[in-house]
Amino acid sequence: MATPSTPSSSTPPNSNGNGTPIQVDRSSIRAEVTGPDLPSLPAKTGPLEMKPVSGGVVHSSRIPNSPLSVAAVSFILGTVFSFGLVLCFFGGSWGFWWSQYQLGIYISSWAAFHWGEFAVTAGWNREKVSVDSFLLENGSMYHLAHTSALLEYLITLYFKPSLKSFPYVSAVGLIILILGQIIRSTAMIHAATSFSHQVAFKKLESHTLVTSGIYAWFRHPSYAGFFYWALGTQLLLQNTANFVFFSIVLWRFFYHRIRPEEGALINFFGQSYVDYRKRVGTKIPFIP
Ligand SMILES: C[S@@+](CC[C@H](N)C(=O)[O-])C[C@H]1O[C@@H](n2cnc3c(N)ncnc32)[C@H](O)[C@@H]1O
Repeated sequence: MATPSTPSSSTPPNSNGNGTPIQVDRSSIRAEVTGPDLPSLPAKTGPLEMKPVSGGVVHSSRIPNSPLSVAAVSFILGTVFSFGLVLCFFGGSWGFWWSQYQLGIYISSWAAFHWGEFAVTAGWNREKVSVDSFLLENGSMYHLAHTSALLEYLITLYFKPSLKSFPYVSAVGLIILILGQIIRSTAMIHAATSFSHQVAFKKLESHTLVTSGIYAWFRHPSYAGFFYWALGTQLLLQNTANFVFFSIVLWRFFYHRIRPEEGALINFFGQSYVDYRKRVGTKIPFIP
């Protein structure tokens, strides 16, 4: 297990460099990267051994953290992804009112997103990979939002199909969704071992400040990417109510998450992060 190093801040802890204290609201964070009081690691089992809870990341999922779970989840996501593709390309000939290309692309995009979270973590951030990396237990609000999106789509399609007859809206949604996915995955790849799905409050040896690449364009590219990916899904489905709902919920979520995260980053990297924060915006509307 990597031992968290002492924060290398050149400014006092919880200061933004101007002397203004930054409040770190730890209660808004579901799981923290912690130090010596972590559960002990499972015994090594050979070359295929996953390194599930190393790097200080707590395994918090209800899904058991084992290679078998990873294989099963990957298989299920692959099946869902394939179903979406079949629905997209052949659903029109099935004759069911619900078998529409937008639904197919939405289902495939959802499965690809979750599989991609694991794949990128496994490829570029191996010390933190676990079954949690699929991000399937992303909070009840996340599942509620996708359920609500599906319901709006299906109910509207059934009762008022004319409201789903704007293919250019879906095309714009698909482009935004793809760009959002690219931004998110690129951020995770570029940040590599500095990335963690949970906000870190103790600095690991492998955690360095990333300000280049996509981080030179977006201060929080993985959040911006997810924000636009999610809104893209709602444009794809031509969901008016859920486009508004997703915008509000996601904006609130990231607004409240970024503040304590940046407080911790200032503790870790001091003036360097303060300067970076002044230089680069989030590109999420109304989050400066
Ligand atoms: C879920 S990741 C999100 C990263 C970043 N907020 C983004 O949207 O790309 C959260 C972790 O990334 C780390 N982090 C955020 N920005 C960083 C940066 N510019 N350099 C290094 N680590 C960063 C935080 O310390 C936190 O532990």
